[in-house]
Amino acid sequence: MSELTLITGSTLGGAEYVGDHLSDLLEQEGIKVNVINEAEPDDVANASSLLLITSTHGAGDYPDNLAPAMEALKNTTPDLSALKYAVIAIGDSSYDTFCGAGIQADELLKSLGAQSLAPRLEIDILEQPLPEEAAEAWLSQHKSVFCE
Ligand SMILES: Cc1cc2nc3c(=O)[nH]c(=O)nc-3n(C[C@H](O)[C@H](O)[C@H](O)COP(=O)(O)O)c2cc1C
Repeated sequence: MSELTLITGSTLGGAEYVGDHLSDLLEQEGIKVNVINEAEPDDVANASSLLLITSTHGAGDYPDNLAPAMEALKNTTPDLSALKYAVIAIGDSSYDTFCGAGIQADELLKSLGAQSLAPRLEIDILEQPLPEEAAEAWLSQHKSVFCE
């Protein structure tokens, strides 16, 4: 795997912090990581492997720095069958739409033909006030798929 594209969707900075943390850990494994905090649709369409880390805002909505790219992908329906991806969703289980953005993103990427590298992680900040710890545990379990 030549380069991993790591896209974050974040309003208050939490998901972005998790992205930076996992990027550091992946780089330590010798994986080149391109962190993008304001994704364009082509950042997804042109990636070969993608780790998408997003919190949820509004009522199950994407954060503002991710919404335009995901809406454009939904509308233009590119063929993403060459893309391998994984999603980390961060949310708050007091909302009915818990982790809605991560769930939507996962379903959208799958519907466009992308291949899932690992099961989606859903982090509940009510139970995990330090989401980077849950993300790190998930990464250590699934790291090998990002090294292939
Ligand atoms: C206005 C607002 C709306 C939110 N809506 C949801 C939601 O619909 N579903 C959910 O799981 N979490 C929701 N959350 C919780 C955030 O996803 C959670 O606080 C997350 O850690 C914020 O991450 P960020 O720092 O990357 O923006 C909401 C938070 C705020 C402030």
